[in-house]
Amino acid sequence: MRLKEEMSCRNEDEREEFSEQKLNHHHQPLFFTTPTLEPGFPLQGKPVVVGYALTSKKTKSFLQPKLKDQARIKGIFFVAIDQSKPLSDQGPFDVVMHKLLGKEWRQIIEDYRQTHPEVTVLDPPDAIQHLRNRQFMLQAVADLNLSDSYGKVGVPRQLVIKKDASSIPDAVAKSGLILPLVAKPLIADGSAKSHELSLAFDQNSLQKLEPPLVLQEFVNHGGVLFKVYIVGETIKVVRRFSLPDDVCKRELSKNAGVYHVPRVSCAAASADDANLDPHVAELPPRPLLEKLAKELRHRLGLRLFNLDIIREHGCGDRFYVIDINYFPGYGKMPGYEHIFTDFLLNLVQGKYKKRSCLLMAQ
Ligand SMILES: Nc1ncnc2c1ncn2[C@@H]1O[C@H](COP(=O)(O)OP(=O)(O)OP(=O)(O)O)[C@@H](O)[C@H]1O
Ligand SMILES: O=P(O)(O)O[C@H]1[C@H](OP(=O)(O)O)[C@@H](OP(=O)(O)O)[C@@H](O)[C@@H](O)[C@@H]1OP(=O)(O)O
Ligand SMILES: [Mg+2]
Ligand SMILES: [Mg+2]
Repeated sequence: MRLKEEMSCRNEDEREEFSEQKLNHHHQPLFFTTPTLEPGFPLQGKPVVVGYALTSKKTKSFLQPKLKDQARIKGIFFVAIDQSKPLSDQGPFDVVMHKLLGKEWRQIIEDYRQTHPEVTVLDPPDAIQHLRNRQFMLQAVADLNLSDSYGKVGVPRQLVIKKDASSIPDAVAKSGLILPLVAKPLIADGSAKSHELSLAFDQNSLQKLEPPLVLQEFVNHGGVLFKVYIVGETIKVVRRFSLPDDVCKRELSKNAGVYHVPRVSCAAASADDANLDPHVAELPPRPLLEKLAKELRHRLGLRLFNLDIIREHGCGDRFYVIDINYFPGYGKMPGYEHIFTDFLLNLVQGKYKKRSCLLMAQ
């Protein structure tokens, strides 16, 4: 594609930035091929072009200046995908990253994957969709049933209620689930509503809940949660504040029934500097997380996600995965600009290597 056409795919800001970056690189035309490798342009002088289709909120939190700066140094260019135009008419891209809702978008991205096998699409829409239903979200962790000398990883016992709130007390009694229960909307589609969780402390309050939902046993964990961010083969763990173990006692003394859970653990404030009980604060063992992440990458078929993990209070090595999020808030992950740009480079370089091996074998 000629430079003029290429530029027409970009919005005003990006066009400016793109030409600026290009000019800084020896005033060469965009997709030229040089025989030597240049430090900023890793693939025989070609830049790595990453198309992205993200909400404006996500674009803002993810595409921070520090990421763009690091990308520029490494010869990576982020280009906004224009949803009003056919995807195949845009690019050419080396990588496409996306997190958008809707059946229509899923179809577009699936068609694009089929017709553009040379492009790395992060990630397959069906695999992302699987995480959008809390009935299935944690299934891979349960199936894995990870247990080794470093600890055990499971999921809280849970029950799915599709409809009819009046049936909940009976269903809970039959299931043997122990109160308090965390009620989570069944569909985790990223809407504000899908993050509205509540705690039910007594049998009576169960019928006040609004199906469809998942009822999960509350696991005491000392008020600390571990966010395990996964970017390809790299994992990074941060500590966050969570619900305190005595939340039930505190709230019960005020009002019996349903307590609406605030989004404590999503706040960027890390629990790293807090004066915490070392047994609670200690990060999960690295080898256990490595194994878990490796398995889940395969089983989920995803490369960009995070896990919310808690350690059962008083049971040193018993861990629970309570939530898995696709393309989470990487902007809050320390050093994400380096991790992400290296990941993108490795992806593309790996693909080129594979291609040249195939050519040489012919
Ligand atoms: N089974 C559980 N036991 C104890 N605490 C829990 C449990 N499930 C959830 N929590 C608490 O509620 C918070 C929100 O739950 P969860 O992570 O499932 O919701 P979410 O809306 O999907 O969150 P996110 O913003 O990470 O997507 C957790 O971070 C944790 O503090
Ligand atoms: O808002 P942030 O960027 O911080 O990211 C949050 C992200 O929101 P966004 O995708 O709209 O950005 C959420 O996605 P949806 O469930 O709403 O789809 C979910 O993944 C949270 O867990 C993320 O927070 P983190 O777990 O990383 O702290
Ligand atoms: Mg969560
Ligand atoms: Mg979530």
